[in-house]
Amino acid sequence: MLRWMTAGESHGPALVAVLEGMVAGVGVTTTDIAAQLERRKLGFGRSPRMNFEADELELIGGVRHGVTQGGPIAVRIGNTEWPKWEQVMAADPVDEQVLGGLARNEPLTRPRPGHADLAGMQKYGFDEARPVLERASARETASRVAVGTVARHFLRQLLEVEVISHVVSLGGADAEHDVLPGPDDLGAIDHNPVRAFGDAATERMMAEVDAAKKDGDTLGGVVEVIAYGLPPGIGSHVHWDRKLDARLSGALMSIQAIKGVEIGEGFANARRRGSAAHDEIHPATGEKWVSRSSNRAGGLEGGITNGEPLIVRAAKKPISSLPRALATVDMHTGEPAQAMHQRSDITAVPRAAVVAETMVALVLAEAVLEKFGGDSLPETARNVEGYRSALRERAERRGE
Ligand SMILES: Cc1cc2nc3c(=O)[nH]c(=O)nc-3n(C[C@H](O)[C@H](O)[C@H](O)COP(=O)(O)O)c2cc1C
Ligand SMILES: C=C(O[C@@H]1CC(C(=O)O)=C[C@@H](OP(=O)(O)O)[C@H]1O)C(=O)O
Repeated sequence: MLRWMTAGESHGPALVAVLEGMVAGVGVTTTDIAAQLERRKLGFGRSPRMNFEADELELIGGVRHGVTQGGPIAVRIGNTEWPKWEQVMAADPVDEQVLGGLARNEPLTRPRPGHADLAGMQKYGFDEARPVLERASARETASRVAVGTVARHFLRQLLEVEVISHVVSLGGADAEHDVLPGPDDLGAIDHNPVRAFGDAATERMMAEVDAAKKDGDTLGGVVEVIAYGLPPGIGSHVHWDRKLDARLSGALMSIQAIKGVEIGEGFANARRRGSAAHDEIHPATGEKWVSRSSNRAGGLEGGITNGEPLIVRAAKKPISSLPRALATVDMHTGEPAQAMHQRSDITAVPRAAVVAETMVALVLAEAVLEKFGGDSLPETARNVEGYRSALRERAERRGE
């Protein structure tokens, strides 16, 4: 069983994460993790905070000499902004004197429509939204990306699986391309200002971000994650909570502001006839047994990988901290008010793509370990080879 947990507040001293259940023998270093953390911070339209906050990464357990040891892997990501926030976070929210004396610390009683502020205050009995937004904030995704790097390296070293992502829609500007990006295209996608594949839509997407910024508004969009190299047989059809499509959807939905998930061409297929929706099967040899001329299913049938690239999409709603604030109610007075706003991303869609890759990598690593087991990478690799050679042998025996 692979498990992961995170803790820490957005403006607290640090975030922490623990990944438990990873096999021994996976090569991963702080440099590898830091590189993924940097990717998560890039993207046109990002929050000003991304410019000045550094992720102070410490690998504090589970890895020695650049190799996992089989025990829980623990990371700490220090918030470099903590010294500026220490006083704010220490202040008693009911101490009006302290609150009044701190410019940044006016009581957060005007909940933002779309953020967790109001529902969180109601549920936990808070008089202001500070404790809610601190934990709801997508700052938490930095800790997911840190432990997700281990999952990514595990998949690559065991199966040569590569998990990539790109932005397919931003503020209503859609990428138009017939060819899927491959693993070698990731560098170019990372260097694209909006993490799009190909330049056609990039300028239109950037223009949408500029226009939204000018209007004091924010944008959402759609990201696509593709995993290359998965063998058939990961996940299962036998029970609802073993289905890989269900587990991927849940994991993607757990990302802040993700409100829709699509497996393959799920929504387009719903409008097609069966004859135009499914991926016909043709004879072939090898571990996949067959070939396909299309992959509308996104590599998943019956909650199981079928050997085609795994393709999932996640739809992100626009940021709810609008500079031109929306109508709300002041929870202290009950009077109409404008929602609180200090600073925010205009859009975080490019950054959410990296988080979506991370969640896919973690779920895939968990499902791969369920299929193949093992306590060390070499042991898991032997199990993979046994399975793969059985698939190949059965393909060769056909027709005998
Ligand atoms: C990478 C990333 C960055 C985000 N940045 C912001 C932000 O700057 N301001 C904001 O209001 N929401 C931001 N969000 C979204 C909120 O965290 C999210 O809307 C909020 O926690 C409420 O949860 P829900 O949208 O899932 O219902 C971001 C989300 C992601 C994935
Ligand atoms: C800090 C990060 O994202 C934050 C996510 C976030 C939110 O409400 O989700 C709000 C913003 O924080 P602040 O209100 O301090 O400007 C973002 O910057 C990060 O991704 O590292």
